[in-house]
Amino acid sequence: MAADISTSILVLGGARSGKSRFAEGLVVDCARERHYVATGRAYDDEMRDRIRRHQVDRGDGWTTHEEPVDLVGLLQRIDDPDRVVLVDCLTLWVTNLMMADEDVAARSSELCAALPGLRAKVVLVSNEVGLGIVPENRMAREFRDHAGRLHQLVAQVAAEVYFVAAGLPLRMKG
Ligand SMILES: Nc1nc2c(ncn2[C@@H]2O[C@H](COP(=O)(O)OP(=O)(O)OP(=O)(O)O)[C@@H](O)[C@H]2O)c(=O)[nH]1
Repeated sequence: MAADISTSILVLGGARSGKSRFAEGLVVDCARERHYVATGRAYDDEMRDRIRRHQVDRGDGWTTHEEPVDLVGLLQRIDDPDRVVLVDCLTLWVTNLMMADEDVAARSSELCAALPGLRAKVVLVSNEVGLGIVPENRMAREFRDHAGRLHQLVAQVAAEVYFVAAGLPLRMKG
């Protein structure tokens, strides 16, 4: 695929690595109108509580959009050069695409084709899920493979890529 570089930033990390907090810091430093795109859905009380805590931690000054599947369409609809958009997170998006029987490879290519054309600055957060042992379950293996391929594609078009572990960001590109 053509690697036209966008102004997007990809932030990878494990669970509770501090990746979301680091990504929010990048957005706040940006001094543009802040938009938050949540791909996650609240399935239970624990997730509802966690989402509420995230909303309180973010504070005022953000416009929140909740879009589990049509991420590309939403990014295009809210695109504006005065905005910075935080997408949290790509792995939940992949999960939602799989649950909706969508073609994950096609949707991933669409996202990477769209990013260089967006005038908003976009910061994308995702879980690095490929570092552990091979999952026994076929669906989990497919998910891990989709996520790994998507990360490679997004990293190609992103201007900057970070890996966060133990709250510390490692700059990998840009
Ligand atoms: N629906 C919805 N989801 C939200 C909102 N704010 C945050 N989230 C979700 O909360 C998830 C992140 O929460 P956690 O699981 O606590 O964080 P984490 O990414 O594992 O941990 P860190 O690596 O420390 O960031 C993201 O995937 C978001 O989709 C919101 O306003 N609405």
